Amino acid sequence: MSAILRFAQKKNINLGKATGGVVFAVLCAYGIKRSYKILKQKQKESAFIVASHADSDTANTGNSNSNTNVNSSKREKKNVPAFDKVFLRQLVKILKIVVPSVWTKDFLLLVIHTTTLVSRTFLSIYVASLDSKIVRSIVRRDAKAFTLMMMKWLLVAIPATFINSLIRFLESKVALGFRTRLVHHAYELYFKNQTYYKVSNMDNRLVNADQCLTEDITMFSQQVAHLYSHVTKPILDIAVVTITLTAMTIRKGAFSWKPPLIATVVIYATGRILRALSPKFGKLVSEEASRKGYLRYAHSRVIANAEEIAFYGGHKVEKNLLSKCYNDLVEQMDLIYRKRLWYIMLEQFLMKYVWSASGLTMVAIPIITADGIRRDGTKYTDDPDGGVTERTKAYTFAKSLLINGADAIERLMSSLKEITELAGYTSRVHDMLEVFEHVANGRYERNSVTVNSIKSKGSINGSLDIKGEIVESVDGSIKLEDVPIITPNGDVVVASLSIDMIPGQHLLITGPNGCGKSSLFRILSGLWPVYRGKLHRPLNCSTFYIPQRPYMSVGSLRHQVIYPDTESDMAARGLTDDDLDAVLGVVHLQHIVAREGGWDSCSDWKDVLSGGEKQRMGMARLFYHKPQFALLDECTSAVSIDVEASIYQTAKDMDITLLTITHRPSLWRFHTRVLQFDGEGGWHVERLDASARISLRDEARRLETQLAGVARDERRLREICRVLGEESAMLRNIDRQHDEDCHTATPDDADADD
Ligand SMILES: Nc1ncnc2c1ncn2[C@@H]1O[C@H](COP(=O)(O)OP(=O)(O)OP(=O)(O)O)[C@@H](O)[C@H]1O
Repeated sequence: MSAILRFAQKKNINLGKATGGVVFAVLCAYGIKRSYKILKQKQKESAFIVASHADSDTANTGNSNSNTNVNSSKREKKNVPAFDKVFLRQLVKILKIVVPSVWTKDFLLLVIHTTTLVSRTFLSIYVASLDSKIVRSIVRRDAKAFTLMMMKWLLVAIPATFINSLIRFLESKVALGFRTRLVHHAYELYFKNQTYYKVSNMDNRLVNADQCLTEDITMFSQQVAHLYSHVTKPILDIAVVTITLTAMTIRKGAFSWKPPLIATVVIYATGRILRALSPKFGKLVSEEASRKGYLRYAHSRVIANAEEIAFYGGHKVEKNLLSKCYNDLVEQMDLIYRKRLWYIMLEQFLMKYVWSASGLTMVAIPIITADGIRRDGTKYTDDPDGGVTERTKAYTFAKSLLINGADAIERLMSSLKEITELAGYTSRVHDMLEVFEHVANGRYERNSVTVNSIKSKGSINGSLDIKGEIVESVDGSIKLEDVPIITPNGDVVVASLSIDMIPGQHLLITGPNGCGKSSLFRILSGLWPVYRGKLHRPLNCSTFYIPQRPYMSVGSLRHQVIYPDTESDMAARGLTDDDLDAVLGVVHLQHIVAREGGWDSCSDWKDVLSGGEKQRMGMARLFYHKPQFALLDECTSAVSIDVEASIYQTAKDMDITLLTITHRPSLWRFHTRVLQFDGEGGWHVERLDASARISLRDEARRLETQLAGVARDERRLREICRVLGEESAMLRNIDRQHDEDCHTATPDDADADD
């Protein structure tokens, strides 16, 4: 501060009654307050833009409407992010993650960044004083002084331009550093306890985590780093410039009310006019974001379903849809551009020209009315040029500072708007981290609990708290004791299931679609919680799940077989590529090594391999990992029956206990027990005698064929009777029987039929 005052004192300028400093201080303080008020009113709109922009992208993930509705209604209830205590608390929490201590690289970067910002401010003051001296030398027609000043000017340009560039460089580095820390922290939580699955399946607070993990974190980091320099620098500029001018004014004991009055009136009037005439940009931009999101969704649908659309020849319908989405977006953007045309004109007129005119008036008044007395008592007006040189120099210096200050105010005003946007991103990033933490610790929130369904199956009363237990089993078996199968929505699929899965006893699981077969696997794998009852399982029980549509990872052919192991895991197991060859041999897939160019070849395996090949690759993983229990979810439905049989036999020979969901009778013989769901919440387990079951099934098929033949014969008989005009006693009996059946049907049955 004293350095600044000393710097100011060096300026031997008499502005007479100049009150530039005071004017400037008032201008800054009032301007900021006024603009803050205007912006505060726009906060809701700005934050809404951020929120709705994020929401608009939701469509890309293809999440269900119900999820989106739940979330948007939740947002309505929640406070709209704004520059308030909640925002500051959330910001501090996140800043502790991005700058965990002063002994980090990021903190050092911040220190260097701040030092650079301070240097830039002092350089601006120096450049302003140099500017005024250049003008003075021109007015005095002093060529020597002018040349010297120009040399100084060019010399100062080197550090000034470097510092400007350095500020941008450091801002980007700080943003990147923040983003990296935040991303690592978020990934840590996201991959803890299968949060990546549970956050979208068990919980619906986050509409789409990918948007938060990518876009929101990036925007938050950039905004924080940007605001740090864009708020720090103008504040420093305003402080230094104000102190410089005020020091001069106070030293001269001069003060006038006129300039602050002009400033007050001008800024107040600007605020009122802009507020009255501003279009509702928040709403307009939010609609634009939503249309943008829908266009992206329409594109991603075409990419995801390209093959199906191509087979159907649906390009005309899809093209029309895309064109419609695009045209809707263009229409909205066009509307915004048109509204902006007039608003920006008005804004520029007021803030550039009216404010400049007022600033120039404020600078000019004291100079024009100055009595021109120097510190040593001499008067400028006694100079040979009548004091013109000194007045020009004073004017130039004050004007330069005023321009710097005005720039700073403008930047601060735009920063205040950006702070409201930052509040939106801060809230989203904070919510994301909080939800990740909750979900990783088994705390889920989901709004759409279907109470009817719970009642209809009648065994769960009250809320869906997780009250079940997972206990260690000592005999290596997996056992369910009164465990219900409840979906994340709260639908009770099976009210209570009790079953033992003993090593060596291969269990076949059957039942109609949606009866809870795969859900049982979800509970066994820990994806869905045990809401009630007990799940016994060995501590280090190894289970391996193979789905119907196997997941192909990014990487080489080797990675496909060993997934989710890495190559170092494979080495640690003592396995080589020859062992992998043997594994592929079991699933009759060795040929693809040569076909695809060796174990190291990389491809988009999802597209390169056929449906059956992908399923066989899925089974190859089973023989690589050799788990205790294999959870097989219709994972060989596209594999030929002979290859499938040899795969199952090999798995049994390797002492892998099979828990198989299948509709294929050819697999019955590989299992010893069957768990049969009836689709109404009921189930039973029994010993599986494959040959007896196959003969029962054959009999059922035979009877079906016979009964179909009877119906056909009856139809034919009716036709013949009609042609002959005769009646048949047999048909009369059938019709009578049918009438009696209809009569004896209870009203309840009729309702049920309806
Ligand atoms: N993530 C989820 N959120 C809400 N409900 C779900 C979820 N996953 C499954 N369900 C519901 O749980 C019920 C049982 O589904 P499950 O996948 O276990 O059926 P399934 O018996 O394996 O059927 P299919 O033979 O068709 O594969 C279904 O009604 C389904 O809609």
